[in-house]
This record gives sequence, structure tokens and C-alpha cells, in this order.
Amino acid sequence: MNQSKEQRILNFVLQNAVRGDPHSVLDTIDKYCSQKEWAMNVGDEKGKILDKTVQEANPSVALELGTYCGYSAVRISRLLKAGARLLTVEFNPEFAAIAKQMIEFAGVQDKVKLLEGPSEEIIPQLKKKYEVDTLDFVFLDHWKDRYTPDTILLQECNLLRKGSVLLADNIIFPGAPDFLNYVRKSPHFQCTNYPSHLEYMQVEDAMEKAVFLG
Ligand SMILES: CCNc1ncnc2c1ncn2[C@@H]1O[C@H](/C=C/CNC(=O)c2cc(-c3ccc(F)cc3)cc(O)c2O)[C@@H](O)[C@H]1O
Ligand SMILES: [Mg+2]
Repeated sequence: MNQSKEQRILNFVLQNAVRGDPHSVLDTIDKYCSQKEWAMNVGDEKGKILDKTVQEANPSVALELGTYCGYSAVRISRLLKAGARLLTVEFNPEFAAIAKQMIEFAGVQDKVKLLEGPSEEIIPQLKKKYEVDTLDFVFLDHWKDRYTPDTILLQECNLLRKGSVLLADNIIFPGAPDFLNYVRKSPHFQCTNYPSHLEYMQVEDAMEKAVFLG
């Protein structure tokens, strides 16, 4: 059975990156996906915006929706302070298995908990099953039409507090127009747009930061 693209990305990392070095894992994925096979990792240009937003929020508890191969899980967790943790949600078992190996190779497994399942099922479990009080930071990078329902669900589950930071990828391409509408029109969010480019391409894209005002 021939390998998936995601398996080829993981193998390239296992053979070319430095075990326990998150930066080398990120660089190696970016090298493979810019030179060999495009893949929907957030990439280095938007990754720098993600880095700054995470550092500013300095979260104790962070959530990621859409782990994929684990690129942004490694990117986020490498910046977390001692004792802080990232919960990352992925419902495709093949991608979850790849991401688990990617996270372990990067050496950030102690900071990352990969939750396998659909976000709409996992989010309502975060308080009781995963001992979350509120979320300091949320990275949205899963199906674009799920950004809005999951943002509403996070509020309904009382998982956001005054100052919780949401950061959404792909605001322009593929686009998340209903999410943009929702957060920009809502009195409960203060929004900031970060123009950038689609990972590994010269195509316009952007990220949107939405800070919950309570
Ligand atoms: C059902 C909603 N709940 C979910 N719960 C848990 N995991 C979920 C969920 N949705 C999707 N996922 C997972 O998140 C990932 C999906 C991400 C969707 N991302 C995109 O479609 C995307 C697509 C592009 C893109 C850009 C240009 C193109 F020409 C083609 C594609 C670029 C990006 O940066 C993207 O993020 C997968 O691993 C999927 O299994
Ligand atoms: Mg994306």
C-alpha cells in the first residue's frame, strides 16, 4: 500500500531533523513542503505571527483545533512556559498517529495532549474530563466552516474568560467569511487582522486575532 503524503512528511522529519529539537522539526517540514510536496501546515511566515501571538498571551492552557501533522502543535508548545500545556484536537486517526510521532520526535510530548475526536464532541468534555477551567489561547485551523460553531460552543461551555485570545488561520484563503463576520460584529470580541501569505505560496492569506471581552 503506497504511503500517504503525511507519512512521507513524517519520514522526511525522522530522517533529516534533530530529535528533541522543535526548531529543526519545523524547518524540516517547511523544507519538504516548500520543495517537494505542498501541505496545509501554517508554515513559517504565518508561523511567526502565531509565535508572537502565543508569546503575548503566554498561555497556561492552550487549545488547537485541527492538529493535522502536528506542525503548529510543535510550534506553539515550544514557546510554552514550564507547567503550561497545549490540548490539540484531531479527528482523523491517520493524521493523529502522524502528529503523535511528530510531537514525540520534537520532544514536546510533555507539554502537548493530543485529543483524538471531533471538536464538537471534545470541547464539551474539556472542563470535566480534561480538567480545564478556562482557555488562555485557542488556535483555529480545522475545517473553515467549523470556526464559527466551535467559537460559539466554546462560549456556551464557559471556556473563555476576559482576555482569552483566539487566533484563526486562513481568513482569506481558503477563507472563513462567516467567522470573520461573526467575531467582527460581536460586541464580545476585539479583532485584529494580520495580512500574510498562504503557506509555501505567493498567494494572499491572513490570520485574525479575536480577544474575548467577557
Ligand atoms: C468537524 C470539525 N471538527 C474537527 N475536529 C477535529 N479535527 C478536525 C475537525 N475538522 C477538521 N479536522 C482536522 O483538521 C485538519 C483540517 C484542516 C483544514 N484546513 C484546510 O482546509 C486548509 C486548507 C488550505 C488550502 C489552501 C489552498 C489550497 F489550494 C488548498 C488548501 C490551507 C490551510 O492552511 C488550511 O488549514 C485535518 O487534520 C482534519 O482531520
Ligand atoms: Mg491553515
